[in-house]
Amino acid sequence: MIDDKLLPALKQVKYPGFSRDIVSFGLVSGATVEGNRAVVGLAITTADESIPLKVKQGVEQALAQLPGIEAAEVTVSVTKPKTPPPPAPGQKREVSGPAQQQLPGVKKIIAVASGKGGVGKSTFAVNLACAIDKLLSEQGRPRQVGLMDCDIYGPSVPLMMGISARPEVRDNMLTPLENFGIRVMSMGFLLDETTPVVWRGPMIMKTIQQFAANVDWGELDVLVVDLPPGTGDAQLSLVQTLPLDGAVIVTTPQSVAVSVTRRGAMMFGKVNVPLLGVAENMSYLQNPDGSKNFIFGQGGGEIAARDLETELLGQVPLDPAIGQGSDRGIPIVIGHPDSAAGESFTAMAKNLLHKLKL
Ligand SMILES: Nc1ncnc2c1ncn2[C@@H]1O[C@H](COP(=O)(O)OP(=O)(O)OP(=O)(O)O)[C@@H](O)[C@H]1O
Repeated sequence: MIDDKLLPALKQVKYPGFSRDIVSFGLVSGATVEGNRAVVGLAITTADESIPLKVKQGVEQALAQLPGIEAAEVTVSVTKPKTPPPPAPGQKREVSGPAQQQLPGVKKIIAVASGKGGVGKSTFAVNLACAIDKLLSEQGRPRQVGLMDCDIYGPSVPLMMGISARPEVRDNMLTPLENFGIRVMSMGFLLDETTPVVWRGPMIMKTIQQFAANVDWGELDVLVVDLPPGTGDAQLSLVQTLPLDGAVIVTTPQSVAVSVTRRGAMMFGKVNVPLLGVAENMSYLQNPDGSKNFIFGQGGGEIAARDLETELLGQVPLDPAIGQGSDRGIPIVIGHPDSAAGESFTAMAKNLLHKLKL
């Protein structure tokens, strides 16, 4: 229980390195007033020993400002994350926020993000998963690719993958549904069309975290995660709780997209998740004579990649077949693999597999 008198002060205390406060992160286990004394309990799961002290000092300072409170007793219980994920060779992976989910059996996890909605993030995630699956099966490997749609605002993956069933629950775990050899789980399988999605940030975070932790993926080489669009606190918390191996940011050619792309990259920088590259979508229209018509301008992806000191992974043309395929539930990599868009997705998938040493 948190006493109303203490709540505003506690909400001013930010988790070190984050713009989120400790109350919305769920770290305050209790806060009461006894006479002129505040008694606060904090429960923090972290491997970083400096965090509990910083949070405690932040709480003491905030409470000292409160009229009528002359003393504060702040106790912190610290739990270490159960099994910290192994850092990839050469990478630093110190995560100093709430505990990460563990996804046993999953070798590599790639997040697909975008600074804003509607740039084709889900289209990219779906086609990336299909292209990776195709490349791995060409190598004679078993089909072990998963796709997790965390886009709670507009989960479009079920439609794009042609899946409309409800997942089974076995031993309290959701069983992914499968099409084109890809194991898929989406918030869209669980929400029905009438569910209002006007949830608040912390609620979204909790829901997605629970969702992410309760899927029985089995053995996977790669899990592609379609994040909710944007770079706000909900996205940041989610990025922090998944043991990600890398992230791709999808953008469009307009130069205005560069600043939002930068915000996306900063989000991954904060949690030490390596940026694998920028994918530019809707880059151009191919004319019948093979020439390119850059109707949305040119260079956004390249500028963003340079700015972020990462690679422009590829440029996907505007292709009506992408929209039609999405509506019919057949990704372009499956329906028209030889189209310029299909080939672009496949080339990016190959590059990413190489970067992840798979
Ligand atoms: N290269 C393309 N050519 C033509 N249509 C495209 C292309 N990329 C995406 N689209 C279409 O644009 C729309 C938005 O794409 P998508 O849902 O993948 O974007 P998003 O960034 O995931 O959006 P949201 O933020 O709403 O989830 C879809 O109808 C999709 O079919």
